[in-house]
Amino acid sequence: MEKILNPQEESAREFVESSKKFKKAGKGSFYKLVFRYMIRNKWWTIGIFVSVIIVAMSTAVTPKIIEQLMMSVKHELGSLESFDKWWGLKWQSVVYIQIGFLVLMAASTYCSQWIAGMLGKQIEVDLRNDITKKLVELDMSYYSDKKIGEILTKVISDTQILGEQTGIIPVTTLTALLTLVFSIISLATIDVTLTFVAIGLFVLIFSSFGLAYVPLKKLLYNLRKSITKTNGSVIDRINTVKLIKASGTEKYESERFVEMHKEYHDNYKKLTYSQSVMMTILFLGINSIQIILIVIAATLYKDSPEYLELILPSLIIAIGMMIGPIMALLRVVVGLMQAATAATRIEEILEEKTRFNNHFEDKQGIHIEKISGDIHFKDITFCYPEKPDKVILPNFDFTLKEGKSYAFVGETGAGKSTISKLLLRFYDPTRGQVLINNDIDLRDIYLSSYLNHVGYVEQEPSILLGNIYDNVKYSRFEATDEDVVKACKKAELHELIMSWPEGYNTILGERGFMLSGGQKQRLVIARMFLKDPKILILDEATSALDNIVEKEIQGKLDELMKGRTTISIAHRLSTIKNVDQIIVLGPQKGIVQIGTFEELKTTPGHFKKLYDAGQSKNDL
Ligand SMILES: Nc1ncnc2c1ncn2[C@@H]1O[C@H](COP(=O)(O)OP(=O)(O)OP(=O)(O)O)[C@@H](O)[C@H]1O
Repeated sequence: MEKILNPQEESAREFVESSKKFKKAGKGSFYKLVFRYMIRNKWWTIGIFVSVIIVAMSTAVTPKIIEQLMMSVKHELGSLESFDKWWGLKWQSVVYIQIGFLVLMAASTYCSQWIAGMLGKQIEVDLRNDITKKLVELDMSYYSDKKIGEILTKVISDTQILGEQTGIIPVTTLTALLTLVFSIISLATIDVTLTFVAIGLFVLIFSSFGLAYVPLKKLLYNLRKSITKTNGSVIDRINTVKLIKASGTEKYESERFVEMHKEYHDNYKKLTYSQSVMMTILFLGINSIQIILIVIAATLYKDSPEYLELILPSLIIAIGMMIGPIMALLRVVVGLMQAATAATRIEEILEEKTRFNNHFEDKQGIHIEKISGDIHFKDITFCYPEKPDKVILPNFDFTLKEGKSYAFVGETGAGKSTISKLLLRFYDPTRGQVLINNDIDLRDIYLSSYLNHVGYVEQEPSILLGNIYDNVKYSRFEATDEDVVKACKKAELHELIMSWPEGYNTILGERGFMLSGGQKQRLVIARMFLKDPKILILDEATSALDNIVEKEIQGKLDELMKGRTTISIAHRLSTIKNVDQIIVLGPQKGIVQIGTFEELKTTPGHFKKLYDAGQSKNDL
């Protein structure tokens, strides 16, 4: 039996799991991701490289030009006798050269910033497209244990962070590194010894920053995790707002959110504290470099004051120029931590494996142009992959004859809906096959070509954000508006729609809030009339409706069922009186009885018990 953990043990377990995940996924995710997307946008990437090199070079020449300017001015004043590093130019010429470099620097900075901004946005959009593509491709079991809010945070906020940072990080890093390298080269042409001293000091600073990187990244990961958890919970509660309203739990929920945000706030506090301490130490260190170097230069060249006087201005400018890139690099590291955390979480989705191949990508599946023939559930054993130890359907073997109607009944949890999930290929059988068109395994087909012929009506109708046309055409995109109107007339929805001011252009709420249960179901029926599927699955299609509406809807469904292979899953036996065959399932037993309604209601067994239990009798 699974051990029940107390809250401390639970949070310790969560921490260990998140650390493992962090260690596993954290390595190189950002670089890997960015590299992949930069290659995809290679011309922009090349543009960034070129413009950044020009920015860095045109910036780094400044100390050298200042040195030349000093020499030219001194020469003009007559105090420079001879100096082999002097280019021999007039000071005005040196100024023109500097202006030229400034113009070049401005133009290349503009280009690099513009391209980087555009590339970052492009990467954000590419990532979102890839994630949403992945999310719709992932099989149903992925969603069993995920909160929609958590997924949304990853899709929206993590991609945004990554997009922003990919716009900033490569450009800033490259500009800073190249400026640093060129400044060092420039400094080396002025004085080699001091250049080495400066390099030594910078290495010291970077190493201390490197030490703080991993713990900080972990704090950031925990922060993102807590905001994801909070977002997940907010969206979950908004989705179940009816329950909150009906239970009067507004106060409880508000307090719960305050508690959840406390965890987020605490994690943020820890991160900010560590970041502030680290930045303060580094800031102090970097700003001390200039003074340290001047002291070292003064000590080294105390016997050559003229030389010291000549190099000091360039030295001060060179070090000043290096501080900028170094500070930029430090900011990049902080941004990198955020981006790496976001990348880790995005990779968690992108690297998620689908359990089976629906042939959407490889296009190698069999295209189903037409459904004809029987559907055979052949020697099926089924366990949900989420709970592989529990057999839901043992030895299930049954054939659905073309054009006939079937109903699956049985007590709750017997596996009735599981049959429809197998038929829709939400899951593959653990053993055995679902064969269509007499002998084609569902595993071998290009799934959407088959689903084009399957209609699915469930208890909670799915209404999309959009108008009536959008909603009804979701079953057949190429249909015309007239086809939609015809389908709605058949589903007896036309008059209601026409009574709305916007008619068919009325936008339905995100989850169909504007419609009653019966109206929503009629809309789905209109969708089915338009789709005209060969196989129709009615999964408790009327069980959320009251008796009168149920009868009306059932009438429409009966009409819809004509000429199709139909599978009804029903609790209320009144809705399945007319089907050709009823299959009774027992929990973890598979089929326990088969027959017509009239046969089964008089034969001792499961069905008769259900019938006698009254849930049917009252209905009939
Ligand atoms: N995604 C899942 N992961 C693990 N187990 C599941 C999953 N979905 C359903 N089950 C389990 O499979 C069993 C059969 O579920 P199914 O929904 O097919 O039953 P049902 O006969 O349709 O029940 P009901 O009449 O209550 O809708 C149940 O015990 C259920 O808990």
